[in-house]
Amino acid sequence: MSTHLITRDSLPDLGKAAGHKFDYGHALVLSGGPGRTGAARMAARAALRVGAGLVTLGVPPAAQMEVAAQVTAIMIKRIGDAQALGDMLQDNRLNALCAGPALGLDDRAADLVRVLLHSGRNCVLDADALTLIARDRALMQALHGGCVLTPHGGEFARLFPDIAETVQGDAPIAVKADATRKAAARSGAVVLLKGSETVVAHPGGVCTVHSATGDRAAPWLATAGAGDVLAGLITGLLARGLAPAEAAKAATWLHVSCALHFGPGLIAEDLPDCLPAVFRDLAL
Ligand SMILES: NC(=O)C1=CN([C@@H]2O[C@H](COP(=O)(O)OP(=O)(O)OC[C@H]3O[C@@H](n4cnc5c(N)ncnc54)[C@H](O)[C@@H]3O)[C@@H](O)[C@H]2O)[C@@H](O)CC1
Ligand SMILES: Nc1ncnc2c1ncn2[C@@H]1O[C@H](COP(=O)(O)OP(=O)(O)O)[C@@H](O)[C@H]1O
Repeated sequence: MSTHLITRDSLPDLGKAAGHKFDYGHALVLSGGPGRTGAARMAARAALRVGAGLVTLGVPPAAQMEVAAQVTAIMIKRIGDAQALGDMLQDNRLNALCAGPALGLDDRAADLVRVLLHSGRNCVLDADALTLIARDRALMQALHGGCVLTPHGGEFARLFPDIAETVQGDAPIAVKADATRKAAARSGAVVLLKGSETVVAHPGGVCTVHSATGDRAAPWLATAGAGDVLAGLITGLLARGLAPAEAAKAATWLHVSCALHFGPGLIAEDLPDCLPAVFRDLAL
């Protein structure tokens, strides 16, 4: 099966034409507890910058003041438990969900991921959500075609240990692509395997690669939280109505483009604020 490349020419039109904020979707990003809110805040900022009409951070009550002291355009909703999340999801305008960045690995986090998956909404599952899914067969079975899984190599090995055996070390990109395709087919979700070469595979078998090499080399992305920002970019594009695989591919290109725009010295929180310049270069 052939593998395609993610390039500038393969991007959808990301401009905004008319309409009001609800025409661009409402993303919900779940935060971890006190002292662990930074990752979700970066994801939420990325979702807003990439053009979601509204972004809300779902915070455990104990973390509300910490988050409120740090965000302005992003909204906050207290989500104490799975019941509260279920109540919030009664609002069908929440059309893109993100769970994982510093969410934690406790029972509350697992319950939130369960509710999110059973809602059937488009969602991004990253970081701790992936570890929880790897531990719980029922969560793995609840994955669906609206899910985008964004593992790094370690998380991929937890989720798909048998498939991961082929991609140890510096495996050729064709091997990595084949493994990602198998993971997508098995899980029924879109799988984005991160790295300097990032692979996006659709459960139907279509597979796409972005190579951050040559004039797209972005080694400064090897920094804590860069993946949390990628999760937020995908979530924001889902909110805007892109299909899961399209959102994953466009976010991958934008993520590297932001890193290239900033250059050396980049830290993760710089990435979302590079989007306006990247969008200007795209003549949006
Ligand atoms: N500012 C923040 O609040 C940040 C919070 N973070 C959170 O910290 C928690 C732990 O995330 P981690 O990913 O560090 O921890 P994990 O323990 O889940 O995964 C890291 C482990 O996987 C191994 N590994 C194998 N291949 C890897 C690869 N290609 N890339 C990275 N690791 C690989 C590493 O050696 C390491 O042992 C998550 O909840 C995450 O969201 C991080 O995202 C960093 C930034
Ligand atoms: N050397 C590199 N070149 C290009 N991209 C990289 C490089 N190292 C990491 N990245 C990208 O940065 C992000 C790191 O994500 P991740 O490993 O989940 O980190 P974190 O958990 O700290 O957010 C991924 O999108 C990955 O593709």
